[in-house]
Amino acid sequence: MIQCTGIEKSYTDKKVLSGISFDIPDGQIFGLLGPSGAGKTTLIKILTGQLAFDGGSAMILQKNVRHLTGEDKKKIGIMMDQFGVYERLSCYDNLKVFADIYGTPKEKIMETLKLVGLEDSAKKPASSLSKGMRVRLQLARVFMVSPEIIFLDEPTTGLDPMTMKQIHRIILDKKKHGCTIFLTTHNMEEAAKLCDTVALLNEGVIVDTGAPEEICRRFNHQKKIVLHLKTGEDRELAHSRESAAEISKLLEEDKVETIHSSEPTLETVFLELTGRKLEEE
Ligand SMILES: Nc1ncnc2c1ncn2[C@@H]1O[C@H](COP(=O)(O)OP(=O)(O)OP(=O)(O)O)[C@@H](O)[C@H]1O
Repeated sequence: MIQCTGIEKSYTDKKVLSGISFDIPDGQIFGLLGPSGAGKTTLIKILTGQLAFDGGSAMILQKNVRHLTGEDKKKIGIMMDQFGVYERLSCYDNLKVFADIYGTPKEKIMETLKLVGLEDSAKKPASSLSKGMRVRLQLARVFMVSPEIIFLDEPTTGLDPMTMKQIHRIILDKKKHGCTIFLTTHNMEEAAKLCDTVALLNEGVIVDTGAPEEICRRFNHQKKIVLHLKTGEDRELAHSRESAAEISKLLEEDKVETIHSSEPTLETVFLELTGRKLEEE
């Protein structure tokens, strides 16, 4: 369980996080969504005991994050941009460095490379890896210690859809094995697909939280139905008795190609709540 209550953080005189509270039950994937500068990385640093904060409390592994020991930290995997890879070392040797630090058995190195699909690249220097392979190597490093909780700071930003899918598969596999996963992203489709719960963070404040589909349902004020007709025309109708009659008529006349309800996405909810887009062009 990760639990935080009323977290406050400022850098010098700039307030970055304000009254952050949530509970993440064990075994869930939790997504923190917010645009650049919202405070996502700062919150990860606080929850993993890397950064002091000004107010509130945070618990992880049933312990106050201010009192995490080295042993506790072995149960927490962290993937962040600034934890780079050793460019000149091979993939295998990159992981060996961590195996040596954490006392992980050597057999686990190939096992982990296999898990992330890098077994054929074990001898390649990290400098020769593609962006997607590099992310997988960073993930492999996180898995070297069999963490109970994994923090992933924007694990798929800038990746192509194929590689993104591979990363999603790995994340879901870890969930299946009981890990609790905390991820940050700008990508609402990714969040909707992976996360049990999301929190929408804007300028250091959580503006909404819940299951992605529940949030979208809650913001479905307009309740629209979209018909794509065989003529190529799209017709948008309100949820109403009159629309039911019109839909029924169009169906009887065999004029309908597809029919679906038009619900808001996390992106449109975020825009409605904050006036900002999650992913700024
Ligand atoms: N060490 C620091 N000193 C001063 N200000 C900082 C420091 N680190 C971050 N900030 C500021 O705090 C705010 C939140 O930064 P943070 O990195 O947590 O945002 P983020 O949501 O992770 O953004 P991104 O998606 O771009 O990584 C930003 O305005 C940033 O400029």
